[in-house]
Amino acid sequence: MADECCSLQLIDGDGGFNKSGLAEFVKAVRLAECGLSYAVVSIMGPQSSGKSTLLNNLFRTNFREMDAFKGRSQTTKGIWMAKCNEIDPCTIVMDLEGTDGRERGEDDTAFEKQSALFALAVSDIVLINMWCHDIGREQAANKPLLKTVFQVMMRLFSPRKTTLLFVIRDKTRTPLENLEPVLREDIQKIWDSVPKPQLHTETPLSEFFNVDVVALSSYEEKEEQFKEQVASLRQRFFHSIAPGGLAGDRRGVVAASAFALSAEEIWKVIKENKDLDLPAHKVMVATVRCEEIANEKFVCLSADEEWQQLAEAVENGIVPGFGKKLSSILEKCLSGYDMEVIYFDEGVRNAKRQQLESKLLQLVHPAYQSMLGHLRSKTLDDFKEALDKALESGEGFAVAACDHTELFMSKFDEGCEDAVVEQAKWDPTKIRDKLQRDIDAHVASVRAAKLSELSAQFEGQLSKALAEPVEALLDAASDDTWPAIRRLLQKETKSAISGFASALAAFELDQVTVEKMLAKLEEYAKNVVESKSREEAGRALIRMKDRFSTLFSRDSDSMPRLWTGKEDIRAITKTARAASLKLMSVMAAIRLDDDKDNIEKTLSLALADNPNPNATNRSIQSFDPLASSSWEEVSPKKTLITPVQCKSLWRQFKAETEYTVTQAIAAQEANKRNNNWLPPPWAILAIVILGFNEFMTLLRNPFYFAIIFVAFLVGKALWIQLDIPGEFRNGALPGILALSTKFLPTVMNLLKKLADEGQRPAAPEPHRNPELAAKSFRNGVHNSTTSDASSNITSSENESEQSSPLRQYKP
Ligand SMILES: Nc1nc2c(ncn2[C@@H]2O[C@H](COP(=O)(O)OP(=O)(O)OP(=O)(O)O)[C@@H](O)[C@H]2O)c(=O)[nH]1
Repeated sequence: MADECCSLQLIDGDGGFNKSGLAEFVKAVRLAECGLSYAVVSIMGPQSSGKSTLLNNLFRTNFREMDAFKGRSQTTKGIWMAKCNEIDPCTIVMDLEGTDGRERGEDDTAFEKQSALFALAVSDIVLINMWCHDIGREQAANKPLLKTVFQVMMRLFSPRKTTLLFVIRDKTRTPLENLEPVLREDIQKIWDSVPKPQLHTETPLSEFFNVDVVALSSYEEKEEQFKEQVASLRQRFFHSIAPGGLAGDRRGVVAASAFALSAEEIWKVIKENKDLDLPAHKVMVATVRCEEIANEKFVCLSADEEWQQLAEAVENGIVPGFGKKLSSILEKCLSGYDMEVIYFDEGVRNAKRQQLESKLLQLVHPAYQSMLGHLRSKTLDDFKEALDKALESGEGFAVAACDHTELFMSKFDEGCEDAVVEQAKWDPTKIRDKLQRDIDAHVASVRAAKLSELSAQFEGQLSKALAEPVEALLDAASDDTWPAIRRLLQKETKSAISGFASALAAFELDQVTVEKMLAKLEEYAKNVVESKSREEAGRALIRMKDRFSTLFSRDSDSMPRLWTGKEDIRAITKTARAASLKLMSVMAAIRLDDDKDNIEKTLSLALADNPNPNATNRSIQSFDPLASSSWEEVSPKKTLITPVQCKSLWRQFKAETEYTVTQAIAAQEANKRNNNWLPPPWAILAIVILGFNEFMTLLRNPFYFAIIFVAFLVGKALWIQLDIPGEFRNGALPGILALSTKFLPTVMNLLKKLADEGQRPAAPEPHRNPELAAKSFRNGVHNSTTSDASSNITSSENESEQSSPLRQYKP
């Protein structure tokens, strides 16, 4: 074969099928593009009967012909194939190995049978090449062949209406009109002699075949005529598949794209000697081809650039018009499939289309899911942002949440509409439900946060409104303390609850929840008071001592007391202790319910200074009302200081205030002592009587009097300057020593002052003025020149103040 591309040995002499050669051939002649517009022609006949010569002349092919000078021998082995040149439609021709060749002998009958069957199964037109002189002959070379053809046709095939074109070679002078009836008679005889299945006993030959006859002159002897006749015959192959054409009646044509597969499968079945059911074969071919095409289309779409870009884009975010884009990509792929499979069995191609469609949808489904995922998360984010803004702008929570939920769910639905893929019936309900759940959860969490914010705000307001006033009220503990606290609690709670209730209205909560929250706030207010009371009870000892100190050390005008000796320290102490006891009784329990209790009575009975002298010795008391850890009629929850703690607290209080009282008594004694410097009255009387003469002398002599007066002044000045009473306060010896060291500098200083003052106009000396000295004392200025007893009291008070660390008491 000169042209490898356009002709090939399809089946070799041993029955091997040239699959790759056929694939290349199909590609080279672009057979697959022909759809159903192609025809297949085969030639059968005795060996060396000029078949190849005829085909080459008829179709301008280049099948190998026998060299006429070498004698008759087998040239064509197996089956050869070539494309007919310049014939429309595309026509493929097959040259079969001759049937009665000497080389193969009887054993080759099987191959002859198989190749005949193959030619009949594949071809639309079968040329039966025969010698003219064989017509009407009993032992004609092609009789067995025809018999075989008819047998296998009957047994294996459904009618295909193959055209059997008998080509009579080396025609004689006998006209064809006379030969043809004889030939048809021969054919009919063979047809009749073939055993038929029940179904086809009455079926005429014409049902299976179109029989046509043509006669050609001898190629060797009348070449010119031969060529003319062949040229005329060639014309019949143009438009052979059109109605009325040579193969116009053909049935069950396989699409050109499946020709290779079909031929291979038919040959396989024939070789295996299995039943060759053409309709089933057609379905099989259609199945295989449709599947191949579907796979090709699937691979094609997987690698499609547009699809890959879309898939990549949807990975990163929302793609507007996703549904339309994806639908068009899928549509392109499916319509490509439809175009290619149009000539295959409808049932098969539809089934394979469905498979392809579902495979494609499976491929693109993750992209759709991803699209909906982005849509869901974006909608949720947008919803959160919009809700926050709406709440910031003061919109009511419930209304804002409801409106925004509706708005964003409908936005999501719009997005889903945009993502709808025409070919798929994907349901976005699951993702929609998830979005709804997410939105609901967000609304719930924002609601909880806002409510807790609101609660915290009102709780903060309540704490502020209650804590400090309660502290102040407890600090000024009196009979009205707890009623005042109750009034305060009621007022503040009422105002907070009304504010809270109106704020809660925006949340449209159910009545039960609202009531619960209001009750919680009310409870909180109570807790604030209770915890503040507990805190204050922890400082009861300090408060008691403060109160004691205030009442004890200051008079009714809040002025510091001067323990001059006239004060009734016992009465003052008693009053101060009673006030402290009162404070303790107020702080002993929480009294928010207006329940009466006898704490104060019990405490005053047990702890107050008993005026009855018979009861002063408490150690012999038979019953101690404070020997208990709870108060009567007061629940432990409301107890701030238990009776036992009260007792211990009182003991500590008394111990810590004892010193102040002692100091006050000592100060009073010292003051009394200091103010009592005059000699006894009898001594004064003796001085007056005995010193009368001296006194008179002095009065009579003013000079003496002046000297005495100056001496008095100097003495008084030295007395004050040297602070003689002060120096002797610590004993006589330290006083003498101190005075001895101070005496000379003081005298010098005094003289200097006198000299200075002698040069200046006279001015009053503030420190000599007792009123001014007292004033400077009250202002806390310690003046060393004053030496009265009040300094002792002040210092004792200071000591009491400095002992504050001892006052920390925790019951
Ligand atoms: N008498 C006669 N001989 C012919 C005719 N055509 C071809 N031949 C000769 O027959 C011989 C065989 O020709 P091929 O064309 O090779 O025959 P074939 O049938 O293809 O042979 P195989 O392929 O071997 O079966 C050649 O020598 C041809 O010259 C014809 O019309 N009449």
